[in-house]
Amino acid sequence: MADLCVRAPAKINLHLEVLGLRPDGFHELAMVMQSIDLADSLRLRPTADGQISLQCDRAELPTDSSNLVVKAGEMLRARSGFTELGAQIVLEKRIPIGAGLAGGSSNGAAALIGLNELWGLGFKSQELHSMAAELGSDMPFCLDGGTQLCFGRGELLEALAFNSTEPPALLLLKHPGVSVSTPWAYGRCKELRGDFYLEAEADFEQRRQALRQAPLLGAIAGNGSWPPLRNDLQAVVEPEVETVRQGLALLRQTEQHLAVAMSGSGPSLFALFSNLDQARTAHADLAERFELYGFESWCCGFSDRGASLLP
Ligand SMILES: C[C@@](CO)(OP(=O)(O)O)[C@H](O)COP(=O)(O)OP(=O)(O)OC[C@H]1O[C@@H](n2ccc(N)nc2=O)[C@H](O)[C@@H]1O
Ligand SMILES: Nc1ncnc2c1ncn2[C@@H]1O[C@H](COP(=O)(O)OP(=O)(O)O)[C@@H](O)[C@H]1O
Repeated sequence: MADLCVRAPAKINLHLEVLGLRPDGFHELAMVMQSIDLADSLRLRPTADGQISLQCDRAELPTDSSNLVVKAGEMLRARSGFTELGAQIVLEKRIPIGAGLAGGSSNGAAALIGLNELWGLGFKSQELHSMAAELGSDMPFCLDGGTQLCFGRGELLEALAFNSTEPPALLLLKHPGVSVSTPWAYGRCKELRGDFYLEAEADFEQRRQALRQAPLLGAIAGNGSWPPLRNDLQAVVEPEVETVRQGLALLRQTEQHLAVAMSGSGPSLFALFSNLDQARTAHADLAERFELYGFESWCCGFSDRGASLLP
């Protein structure tokens, strides 16, 4: 069988609202997530040795069961009952690690989709979503991708669609020397705001309904200008991480940006533009300053899908 290739797009958060605490200790969230055209790729080859071996071009990433690609493969094989299944996997990373872009989650989602196909297991989408939710809160989104309302821990999805002929584009910044621990960010949020967390399901539902009718959804539907973006973890991370403050200040200097925010638990930062040309112009105008402050920067478009098999 020829090698199978899978694309694993990154995501940004267009809205991240922390509602309160759940009985399982995770946070109840109301989010809008968007797949972007910055993606890792996985190449899969079947083996008969019962091993899942991973090669990766980033030395700082483990290639054992702590890598979400291997973890996803082991879960899929265990659920299938065919313990002799094996695969050789080559992971090509382009998404910055620990950046708030769900690179790991997206790789796990790509492994679920790719190995389900490679091994001919026939697991349905709902079964893959259930495995993804056990592997990480952002992984179910990474299976479907596109534009989604995400509730619960992040695994309850409601698909949205950009209703504009020309989807927005973004300028993305990340400082290579900085990463933010997601557990730390949520823990800090609880320290700072825990006394004001909502508790009742009725209050959670009221916030979900408010988000479904928020101006952001109007902008996504193509009728209305972009509102300021909300990310409750940005309010936690920004005071503690200087490069986040610097990056936000630089992005706010760009001409014609629609909005500026941190993605997820950071430290990635992005500015939205009406189209890729405007993002590229802004990138060219400030490239020297980004470099001076040590930022890596990308221009990319939105993507209407998540992890997907490449032809
Ligand atoms: C912050 C967000 C926003 O999209 O993404 P990233 O910034 O990581 O990309 C997500 O909530 C991250 O999702 P993910 O990275 O899959 O989190 P998980 O592995 O499930 O959980 C890591 C830790 O984050 C905290 N966590 C995560 C999700 C959630 N709804 N409540 C939480 O409190 C918990 O401390 C948990 O132990
Ligand atoms: N294939 C992978 N790619 C990236 N990170 C991975 C992978 N497997 C496990 N991880 C771990 O998952 C953590 C979160 O990874 P990632 O999803 O890139 O972060 P974020 O969601 O903040 O962008 C990292 O600290 C990393 O060590």
